[in-house]
Amino acid sequence: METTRSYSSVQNAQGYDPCITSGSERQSTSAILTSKVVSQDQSETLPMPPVSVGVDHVNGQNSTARVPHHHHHQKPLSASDLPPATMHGPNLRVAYQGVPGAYSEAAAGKAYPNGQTVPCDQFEVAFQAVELRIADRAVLPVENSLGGSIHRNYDLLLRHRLHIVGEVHLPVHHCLLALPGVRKELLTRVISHPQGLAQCERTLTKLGLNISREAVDDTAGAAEFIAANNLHDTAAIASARAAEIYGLEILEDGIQDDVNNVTRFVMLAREPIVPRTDRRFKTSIVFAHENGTNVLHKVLSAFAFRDISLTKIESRPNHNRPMRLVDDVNVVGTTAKHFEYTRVLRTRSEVQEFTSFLRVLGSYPMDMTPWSPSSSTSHTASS
Ligand SMILES: O=C(O)C(=O)C[C@]1(C(=O)O)C=C[C@@H](O)C=C1
Repeated sequence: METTRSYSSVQNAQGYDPCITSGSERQSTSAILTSKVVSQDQSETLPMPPVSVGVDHVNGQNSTARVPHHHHHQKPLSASDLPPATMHGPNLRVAYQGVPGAYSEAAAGKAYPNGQTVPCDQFEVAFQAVELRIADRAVLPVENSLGGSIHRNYDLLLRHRLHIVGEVHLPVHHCLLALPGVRKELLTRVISHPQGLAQCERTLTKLGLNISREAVDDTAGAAEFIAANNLHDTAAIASARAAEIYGLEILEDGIQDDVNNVTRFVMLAREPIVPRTDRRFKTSIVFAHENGTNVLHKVLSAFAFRDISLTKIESRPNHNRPMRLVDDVNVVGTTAKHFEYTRVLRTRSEVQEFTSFLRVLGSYPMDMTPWSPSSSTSHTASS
């Protein structure tokens, strides 16, 4: 995957650099989406198919005269008939939080192998990059097999209007990195992303590294910081790729406490996708409800009555309006496949009746690779 320069603010992001495919390309995506409706209407109501005025002018001809009669009833080629070039392939720009070598970059590469990664210094910026059409997708870590949900990122999902269009599970293999020649005994500090520190805490202690821990924005950023400041007393917890990029040495390999350390990332886009029926889709829903009305029971029943599996339900205290997050699975069975999505839609409208707020974050194909061997059954478990 290619990498473009990092975005550090919205202002920067708006003044994007020329190596990134221009915003006008992205505008055409919106044109594709809107013109789909408009052009269909036009083909039925307008007396004439659209003709390029520029060409007519050059030829000195009247556009009506140039249009062969049989074209009047032909549906004009619209942007929606063209392949959505910006949706796939090498031009897809994928924003992530961090610098090259971050796990989020690896997740972006796993999700979109031919895409072009766009590093952003904050998650907020990654969201805005997609909203402002500087990027086409964003990847966001939402859950770790060891530490559970990353609530801050779910809050971001709620504050923004992007849709979840996919998920990837990334095995996270941490290394302890330091400048070449540095010995462990000389270290006074370990720096990393808070998740990186949390995922290696026990191993660090076992290695005798009872030294100070400091949190930074991302794992690879920690490696970059050590290299940029020539810090001989500091180690970073980051990927082997970060060691390579920033010229650090791997002091310890595989220092995550759990050998099956996996982080779940979601892919975000401006437009939602409609679930297909030939594979398993997951739908993530967030809702809030007033206290004391037995709402949770009713909501869970709405899923249970329709045999919809829940992979996860989580409660978030939000003053007196508890927030719940639900991932349900649209099971593809051998019969009545196409009713599955309708079933989810019906459940949604029923749940809406009991709740004060409901948002469907997205329906997306499930990543069927194991979450972690110890919890691999959670995909199909009903709760
Ligand atoms: O700092 C990084 O490299 C990230 O991509 C972030 C992140 C996270 O937020 O959980 C991603 C995967 C690992 O769990 C550790 C850190």
